[in-house]
Amino acid sequence: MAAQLPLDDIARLADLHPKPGHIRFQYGTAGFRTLGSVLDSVLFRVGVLAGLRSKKLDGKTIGVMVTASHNPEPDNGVKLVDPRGEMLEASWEAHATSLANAASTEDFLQAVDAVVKNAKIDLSKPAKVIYARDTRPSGPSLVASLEDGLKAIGAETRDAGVTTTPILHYLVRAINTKGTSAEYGDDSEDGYFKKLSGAFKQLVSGKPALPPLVVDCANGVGANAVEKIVPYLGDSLTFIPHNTATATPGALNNACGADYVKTTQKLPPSLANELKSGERGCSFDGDADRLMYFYIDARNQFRMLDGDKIAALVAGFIVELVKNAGLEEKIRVGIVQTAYANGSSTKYLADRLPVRCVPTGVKHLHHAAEHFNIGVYFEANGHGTVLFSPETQGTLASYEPSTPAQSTALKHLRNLVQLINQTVGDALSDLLLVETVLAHKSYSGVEWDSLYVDLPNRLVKVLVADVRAFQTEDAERRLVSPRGLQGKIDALVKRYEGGRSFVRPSGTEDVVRVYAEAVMKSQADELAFRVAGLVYDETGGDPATRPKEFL
Ligand SMILES: CC(=O)N[C@H]1[C@@H](OP(=O)(O)O)O[C@H](CO)[C@@H](O)[C@@H]1O
Ligand SMILES: [Mg+2]
Repeated sequence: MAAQLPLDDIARLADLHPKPGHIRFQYGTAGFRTLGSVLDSVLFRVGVLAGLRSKKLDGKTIGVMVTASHNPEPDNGVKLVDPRGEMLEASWEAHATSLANAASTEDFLQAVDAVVKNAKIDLSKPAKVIYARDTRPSGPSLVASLEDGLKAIGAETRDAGVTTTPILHYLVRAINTKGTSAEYGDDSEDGYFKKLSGAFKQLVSGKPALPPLVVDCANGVGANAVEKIVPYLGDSLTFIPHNTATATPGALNNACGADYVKTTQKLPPSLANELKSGERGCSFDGDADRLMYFYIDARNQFRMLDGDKIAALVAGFIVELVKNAGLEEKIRVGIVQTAYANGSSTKYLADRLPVRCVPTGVKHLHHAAEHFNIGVYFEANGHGTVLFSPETQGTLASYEPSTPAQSTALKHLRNLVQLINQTVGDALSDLLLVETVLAHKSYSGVEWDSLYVDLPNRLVKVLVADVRAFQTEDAERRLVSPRGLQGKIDALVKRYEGGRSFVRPSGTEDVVRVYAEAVMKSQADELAFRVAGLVYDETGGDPATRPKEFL
């Protein structure tokens, strides 16, 4: 007889985690994310779902990360990690949403049954799940709810404790590749730190040490990872960690971290006296999967080096190594960006390499990058990584160089494969990657920054009655609905030198986002506020509450 769902166990435990009445949950770009205080039922149900996902995949280990990344401290969230360490397959997002929204325990049991039937899950298969959380105060109780869900579905579990999102992704891949030819590394934090630091030390060996690096840890879990990797790095790199107060109430992501830097285009106030002219620093976000760099220029001005600048730096270095190794005929390097990439970065990169633009959200970038032999992807906000296709990894492993120069370049490429966390964007791994390139090129922030000059830009949020009325095409660069609006935006954009603007519904907030750039800052701001005003007025915004800055 086919195995059955343990309905009694599920029902008994589900009763302990009732869904709050009026809330509708949505598994979006970043999983479930909202106030931590309303997520109890969601965590329980995600536990059950993670068990089902593992059964569906023959007992491969699934990851569950409890985090709300760069959001304010009272928020929390949860997302699933598939066996190769990548985001949950898109078709299962609907299953997650349906389980989360079942009103009663009975409805929930029915929803579970529907997933089992729909996804043709063999319940006799084992379920294995590894989970972790960031440092948020709501984490422990939400993990307890998750554990109840995992118990209800009878999953075998492993608690990875408090760690970064990218370390959890690493662990998932390491567990699922253990003992195979594709073994990703030892399935422990120690294995992760050894893998990254070992590759880094080889990459920078013989290069003059760079000045110490200021790291803003956003008062989040990245502080732990930075502290732990220090002994592994030895004297190959020195950190000056800041914003490491993971236990101070209200400190997480507060006036610090990668999102603060990107959205305000400012230095976190806590670093005001830490960086002198010419010095560089960087910021992680709250779960350490985003990275922003910056430096203070000769006129004492703050200069930001965002995800686009990281992509340009890293791609240039990799292309050079591929060429020096004599592999340019075999290995094609490509770039993936979103519409938010600065126009100057797109131009700079497209003059040198194939560039693809995809909709916002890491899963889109990741999948597109898989189509290149080496795919470099970064969102402007600093989330990204580099993917080496399995064939390319094979080529690098078996290639026989014919000169000492080729041999050196090949060795560097092999070490990059180890250094880079290919499962997902990883602030720590990306930091070591950037530092590697800076060391090889003897660049400070100034030379790196001068690869191209960013176009001034502005991002504005617009509150509209119905976000769903906004639909886009061409990788979100053009609106198809509301009808007629795109034509009006086009007419506005034409009036600005170097003007570009697009409007899209956010996937993580109930707002519409307007992006604009132009050759002058004042013009970029003006264009953004004109387009925002247009969006507001054309979609029936109340004149009484129209934001003053909209033009
Ligand atoms: C303009 C912007 O930064 N958008 C962010 C934000 O998405 P929205 O769909 O724009 O809300 O959150 C996503 C998840 O973290 C991230 O992938 C994306 O880049
Ligand atoms: Mg994050």
